[in-house]
Amino acid sequence: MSAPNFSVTAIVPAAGIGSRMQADRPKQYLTLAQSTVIEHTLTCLLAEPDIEMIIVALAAHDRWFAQLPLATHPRIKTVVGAAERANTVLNALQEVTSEWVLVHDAARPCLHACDLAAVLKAGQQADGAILASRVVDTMKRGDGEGLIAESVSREELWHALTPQCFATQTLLEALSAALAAGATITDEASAMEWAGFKPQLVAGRADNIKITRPEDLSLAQFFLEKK
Ligand SMILES: Nc1ccn([C@@H]2O[C@H](COP(=O)(O)OP(=O)(O)OP(=O)(O)O)[C@@H](O)[C@H]2O)c(=O)n1
Ligand SMILES: C[C@](O)(CO)[C@H](O)COP(=O)(O)O
Repeated sequence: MSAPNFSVTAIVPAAGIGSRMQADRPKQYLTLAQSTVIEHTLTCLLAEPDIEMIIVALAAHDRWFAQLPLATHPRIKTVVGAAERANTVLNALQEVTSEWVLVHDAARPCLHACDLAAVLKAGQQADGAILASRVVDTMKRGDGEGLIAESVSREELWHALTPQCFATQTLLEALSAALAAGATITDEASAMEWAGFKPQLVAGRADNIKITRPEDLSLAQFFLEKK
């Protein structure tokens, strides 16, 4: 008997303004490798057959997404996001009907299919899973005045990436409760941890960068040309 094919919905947070990018439009709509950042991201998710639907969460007055050819794709729908990423994800979660959900930043266009498949497989269990990459640099904590306060052990220190994959209802309940309690939630795993779960770390490629600052664009261009 073949393994059950659990249904999965992807949520793509794309409601940010990209202030750190200092561009003339939100960074997810900047041109990258003959397309836009978000189209690279969506194309990777659409190529995964286990993802039955993609919910793209947009800013209320987004005027760019509707101009994209992918905007009318039958496996893509949109919802309105919110001022904070966690609330954007919560808005999208209300529309998810599948048992499992995978959240992937629009601003991470360099995701490889093998990493997507790995986190999808690992995430379909109680505590879920996230893609992550081990820290390889020596880590310092600043004192807030530009001086080193301390070195931080990089033993078992990881960069949390996306996609992050969880049971839909579990994530919805954890995220709602964490936000209501005023917890600082910067990724979905933070909410699951707040609720007492221990998501699995899935070692992923370090080139799955989040496009954040201007210099990230040329790096992403290089990575996509090598993909
Ligand atoms: N209120 C928000 C904030 C962010 N995001 C999305 O979450 C991802 C990661 O967030 P980040 O890199 O911080 O994007 P921005 O918030 O746009 O960037 P900045 O902080 O520089 O303004 C991006 O795809 C962004 O569009 C979102 O959907 N809703
Ligand atoms: C979700 C995330 O990409 C994991 O590293 C990151 O937390 C997003 O943070 P941001 O400040 O919203 O970019």
